[in-house]
Amino acid sequence: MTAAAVFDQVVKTYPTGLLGRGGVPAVRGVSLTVPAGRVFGLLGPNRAGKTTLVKLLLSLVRPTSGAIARLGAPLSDRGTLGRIGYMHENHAFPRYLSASELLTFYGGLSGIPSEALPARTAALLDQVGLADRKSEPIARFSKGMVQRLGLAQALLNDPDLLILDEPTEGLDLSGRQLLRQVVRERKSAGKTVLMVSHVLPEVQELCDSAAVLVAGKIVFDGTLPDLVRDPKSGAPRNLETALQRLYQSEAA
Ligand SMILES: Nc1ncnc2c1ncn2[C@@H]1O[C@H](COP(=O)(O)OP(=O)(O)OP(=O)(O)O)[C@@H](O)[C@H]1O
Repeated sequence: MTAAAVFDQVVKTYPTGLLGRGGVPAVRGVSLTVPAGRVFGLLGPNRAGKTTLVKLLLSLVRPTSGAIARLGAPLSDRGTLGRIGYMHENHAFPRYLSASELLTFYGGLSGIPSEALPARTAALLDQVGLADRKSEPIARFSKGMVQRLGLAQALLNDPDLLILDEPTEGLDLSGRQLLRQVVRERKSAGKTVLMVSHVLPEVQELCDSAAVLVAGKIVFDGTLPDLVRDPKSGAPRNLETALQRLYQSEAA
C-alpha cells in the first residue's frame, strides 16, 4: 500500500529580517512516513514545527530542502490536493455565508458536481449536528459550531487523507464524540487520518502510531504502545510521562 505521505530529509527555514537574511528553523531534517489507512498522530510541544509539516504537505509553504511525496506523488502533482481534506486549527471562513452556502462554495472548489452538492452538504450538516442552523450566517456561530463546520468542510471530498490540526479545540463532549466517530469511520473505510493534537486521551484512543517532533526534529516515530513503553524497564507508562521525557530532549 502506498504511504499517505513521505518526508525525506525535509528542512524548512522561514526567512526573516531584511531581505530574508535571518531565518527561523522550523523543521530540521525530518524523514518520516505516514502509512496509508492508519490514524497517525503528530505530537510535540508548542513551536515544534507540527503545523509547518502539515503546511509543507499541503504545499502552503515550500521546503527549503528535501523531498516530500503526497499520496504517492511528488508535490508538483497538484492533483493529489483534491484527495486531501484539511481541518484547520483556526478557521477563517467568510462570516456572512451560511453553513450551507459555505459547504456549497467549498464543494464547488473541490470539483463536486453541482447536482450532487445539495445532498452532500445536507448529509454533512446533519452528520456534524448543524442541520437546524444551516441557513444562519456563520457570524452567529459559537466556536464549537465553527469547528463542526470545519470538520464538514474537510470531509466534503471524501478525502483519502484527512488532516486534522487541533480538531477538538472548542468542541463540547458530543462534538468530541462526533470527531472520534468520524476518525474511526475513516479508518474503517481504509482512509488515512493525520492528526495534530495536544489532547492526549484522544491521541491514545485514536492513533495507531505517532511521531513526536521537538524543535523541528523527530525524536520518536512508532506505535502508540512503543511510545508509552519505558525504554529501560519495558513497562507501560502513561502517555503524558512518556511525552514529557521526549519533550525534555529539546535541549539535546
Ligand atoms: N510564517 C512564519 N514565519 C516565520 N516563522 C514562522 C512562521 N510560521 C511558523 N513559524 C515559526 O516556526 C516554528 C514552528 O512553528 P509551527 O507553527 O510549525 O509549530 P507547532 O508545532 O505547530 O506549534 P503549536 O503547537 O504552538 O501550534 C515556530 O518557531 C514559529 O514561530
